[in-house]
Amino acid sequence: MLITVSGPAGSGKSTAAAALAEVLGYEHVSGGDIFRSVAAERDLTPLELNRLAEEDDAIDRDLDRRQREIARERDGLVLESRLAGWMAGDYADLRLWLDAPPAVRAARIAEREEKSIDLARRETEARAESEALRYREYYGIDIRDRSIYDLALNTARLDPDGVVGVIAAFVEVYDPEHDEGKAPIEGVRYQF
Ligand SMILES: Nc1ncnc2c1ncn2[C@@H]1O[C@H](COP(=O)(O)OP(=O)(O)O)[C@@H](O)[C@H]1O
Ligand SMILES: Nc1ccn([C@@H]2O[C@H](COP(=O)(O)OP(=O)(O)O)[C@@H](O)[C@H]2O)c(=O)n1
Repeated sequence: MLITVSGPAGSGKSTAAAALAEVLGYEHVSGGDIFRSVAAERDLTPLELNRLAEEDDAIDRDLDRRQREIARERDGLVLESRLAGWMAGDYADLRLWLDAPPAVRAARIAEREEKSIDLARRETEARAESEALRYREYYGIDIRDRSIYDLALNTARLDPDGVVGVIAAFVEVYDPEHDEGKAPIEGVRYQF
């Protein structure tokens, strides 16, 4: 199976995707890891690559093309990134969305990146706004549209073990024989 895990920064995607892959014996491919390897290939820090992406659409398109290729070619995989669900599209068996209130996400990022909560919140909001505009312009994706997801979870309500417990249970009870169909993904331009 191919399972995608998406959500905003600080929602707990990486944590949950890594643990889910471990439970299922699947591989875990992280958009954040791809992003950091592209940065390293170009001799940039991830922050520098992020800034560059606002001016150079080739960066987003390269990242997203890689994700779509991985989704097309591979199986037994948890693919995790902001756009994993959109990029995998119908190649994904299950598409999951993790979220948490902005204040919770900011506090987590502040802790993870050793910065103030206020700075983390401002940076995360600015990045999210910039990303939302880019995804709409490049691909016609409305990142606020949650209709494509099979399960959405507020990770603020559970600890990491609780989150993985819920999503692993969902994957385990999923039975293709009783599947009445995926939510359609329409109007996306996969142009890289
Ligand atoms: N359910 C949770 N409850 C509390 N803290 C969490 C939870 N999930 C993740 N975290 C912590 O929050 C931070 C952000 O999680 P991470 O998985 O890096 O998010 P993302 O990949 O979505 O940016 C990490 O420091 C992680 O340890
Ligand atoms: N065009 C892009 C740019 C970034 N991304 C994702 O944005 C995230 C940036 O990495 P990150 O480790 O900072 O993740 P977050 O904490 O911002 O979620 C990754 O999940 C990337 O895959 C994407 O999916 N498509």
